[in-house]
Amino acid sequence: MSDDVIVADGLRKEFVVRVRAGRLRREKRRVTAVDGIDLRVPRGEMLGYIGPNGAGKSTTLKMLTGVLTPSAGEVRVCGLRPVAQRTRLALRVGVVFGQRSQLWWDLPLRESFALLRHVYRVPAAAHAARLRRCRSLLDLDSFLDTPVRQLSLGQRMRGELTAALLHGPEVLFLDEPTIGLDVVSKQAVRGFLGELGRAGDTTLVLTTHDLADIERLCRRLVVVDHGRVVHDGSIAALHERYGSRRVLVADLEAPLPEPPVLAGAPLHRVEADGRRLAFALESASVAEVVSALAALGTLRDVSIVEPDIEDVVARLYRGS
Ligand SMILES: Nc1ncnc2c1ncn2[C@@H]1O[C@H](COP(=O)(O)OP(=O)(O)OP(=O)(O)O)[C@@H](O)[C@H]1O
Repeated sequence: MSDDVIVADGLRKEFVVRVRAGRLRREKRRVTAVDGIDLRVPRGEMLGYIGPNGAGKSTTLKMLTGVLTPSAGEVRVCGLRPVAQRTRLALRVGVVFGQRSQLWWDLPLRESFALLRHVYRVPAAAHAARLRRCRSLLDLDSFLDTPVRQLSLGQRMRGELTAALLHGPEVLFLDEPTIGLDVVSKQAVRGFLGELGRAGDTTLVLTTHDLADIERLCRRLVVVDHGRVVHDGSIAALHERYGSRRVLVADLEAPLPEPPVLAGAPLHRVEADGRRLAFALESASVAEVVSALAALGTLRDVSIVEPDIEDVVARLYRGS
């Protein structure tokens, strides 16, 4: 039996919207939000699901969690049909959607957690152990007794993550978990998710516009645009596909009389009045470039810049 916890075949979602067509007339128009997505996610994988605004990410997550009925296609999560078996599915997945909260607005966080234990019928010992772990990893203690409505966005998000995990879900769906968070909360959330990933028993599907989240957490990246998958693979594979190169930046004591031509490392940028040269590392190695430069002038410093994921993803969005 396959151990894919998420299986989607030909998943589609169309919305019918009414748009103005003249002063009084309104016309029906079909919007295809998800246009035939195939996806298989093995147990324990951390998957980044990204795409530009309106690409269909949230709609996909809503179909995977049983909030929306697909217009066509097949979907199974933990072997269940999300819409038809939504209650059973809720016991096996955790969901954090930026705009919606699982917490009780007027209650202290601690009491929301206690209520959730009853909602999900979690044995007391298991609940206590999970809560203890979240309290320490997400640093909850200083605001555990604060009513949710008084929490900062970052504190609330840490509370939401805990709420989504207290029943021990196999799959966690996160829609923009770090959006709008300050640096400290962002680090806390990323650190926590990284820890979850290393433990290896929770499958994670993460949508985000912050590519640093993906770089830190996800080995696999699915990029969607106009409701279709335009890339499915590692970040390294994406760089490979778009020919991203590492760049060697060399600081020289004095500018060279003319721009050097190095085999396998085209000159990429010239800065600081010619004292700083950047070369794209195509087929040449770092050692080859350094020794070629050392023969031409006096080197003060050399650094290597890794390819930028923002850059390559922007190219991918433009291309698709
Ligand atoms: N309930 C709805 N009714 C009509 N159209 C909708 C509805 N929900 C989404 N859409 C449309 O479907 C498309 C995909 O929307 P979706 O929210 O899934 O995109 P997204 O990738 O999550 O975008 P973002 O990054 O902006 O959150 C958009 O064109 C959107 O306007």
